[in-house]
Amino acid sequence: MSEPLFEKVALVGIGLIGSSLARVIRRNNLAGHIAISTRSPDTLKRAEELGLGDSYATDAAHAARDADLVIVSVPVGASEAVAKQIAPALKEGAILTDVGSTKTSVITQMQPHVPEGVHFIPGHPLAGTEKSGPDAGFAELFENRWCIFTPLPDTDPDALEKLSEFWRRCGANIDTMDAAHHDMTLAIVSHLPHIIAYNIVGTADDLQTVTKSEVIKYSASGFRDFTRLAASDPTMWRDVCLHNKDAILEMLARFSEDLASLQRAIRWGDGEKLFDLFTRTRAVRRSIIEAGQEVDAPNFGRQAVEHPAKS
Ligand SMILES: NC(=O)c1ccc[n+]([C@@H]2O[C@H](COP(=O)([O-])OP(=O)(O)OC[C@H]3O[C@@H](n4cnc5c(N)ncnc54)[C@H](O)[C@@H]3O)[C@@H](O)[C@H]2O)c1
Ligand SMILES: O=C(O)C(=O)C[C@]1(C(=O)O)C=C[C@@H](O)C=C1
Repeated sequence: MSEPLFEKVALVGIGLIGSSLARVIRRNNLAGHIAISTRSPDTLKRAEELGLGDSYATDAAHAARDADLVIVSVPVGASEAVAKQIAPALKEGAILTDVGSTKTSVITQMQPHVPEGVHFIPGHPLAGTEKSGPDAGFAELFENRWCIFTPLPDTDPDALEKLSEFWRRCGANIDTMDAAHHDMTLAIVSHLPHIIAYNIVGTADDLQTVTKSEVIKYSASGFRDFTRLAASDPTMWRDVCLHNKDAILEMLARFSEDLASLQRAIRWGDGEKLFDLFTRTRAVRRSIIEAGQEVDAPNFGRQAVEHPAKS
C-alpha cells in the first residue's frame, strides 16, 4: 500500500459524493486522517455510525483546520456559505476543491472568500446516482468516470497535478476545461436529461385518471428509466437549475426547436425525417459504447444491493 497522498483530508458535506470519497480515501489509503463535517447533526451521527471518518464536526471550520485537502460536497447553492465558514481556518498551501455540478456559479460564490496562499481548484466528478445521503455512497463510484477541473488563470500547476493524482487514485480519468464550457456541456449531457425526466414524470403524474393505476402498473422500461432520474435529490437539482440558468435555458431553447420539428414530422407523416433522426441518434449510442464508456448505469444497480440507501 503506498503512502497517503495527504496527511489530513476534510470532507465538508457527507452525502452520496462526500461519503463515496470517504470510502475510497479509506480503501486506497489516500489520507492519514479523514475529517468529516456536515451541518445536520443527524447526518453527522449516521456518518459516524458508518465509520466513514476519523473525526466528526458540525462546524466545517473545525474540520478544515490544518487540512491539506478540503473537498466541499454540498448542494451548489450552499457553496458561498461554506466558503465563508471555512475560509478563516484554511491553512497556507492547502488545496480547496469542490464537486459541484455547475462551475461558474461555484467559482463566483467561493473565490472571493479564498485566502491568499490557498489553492482553489474547482472540480466535478461525472459520476452519481439518484440516491443521496451518507448511506448511498460507495467506493467504486468514480471508477473509470471523468473528473473535470475548471482551473482558474492563476492555478498552481503542482497543486493541480496533486489533486489530479488524488482523483486518479480514486479511479477517475482527468480532464480540464474552462468553467463556461463545462457549464454549457453539462447543460446538454446532464442537466437537460434530468429536467426532461422531471417533466415527463410530472406530466404523467398530472394525468390523475391514469397515474395511480395505469402509469404505475404498465410503466414500460422507457418510462422507468425516466423515473430513476426524476427520483434524484430535489435540493441538488433545484440548485443546479438556479445556478446554471443561462446555459440550461440556451439548451432548452434548442431542444424545444428540435422537438417542434419532430412534432411537425409526426403530424405530416414525414417518415423519412423520423427514420433519419432515429438512425443518427442510434449511432450516438454506438459511439459511446465504442469509446468504452459504460451506458447501463451500473452504479445504481450494484449500490442498491450492497447499501440500501436512505433518502
Ligand atoms: N448526486 C450526483 O449524482 C452528483 C454527481 C456529481 C456531483 N454532484 C454534486 O455533488 C454535490 C453533493 O451532492 P450529493 O449527491 O452528495 O448530495 P447529498 O444530498 O447526498 O449530500 C449533500 C450533503 O451536503 C450537506 N449540506 C447541505 N447543505 C449544507 C450546508 N449549507 N453546509 C454544510 N453541509 C451542507 C448535507 O447535509 C449532505 O451531507 C452537489 O453539489 C452536486 O451537484 C452530485
Ligand atoms: O447517473 C446518475 O444518476 C446521475 O445523475 C449522475 C450525473 C449525470 O448526469 O450523469 C448527475 C449529475 C452530476 O453532476 C454528474 C453525474
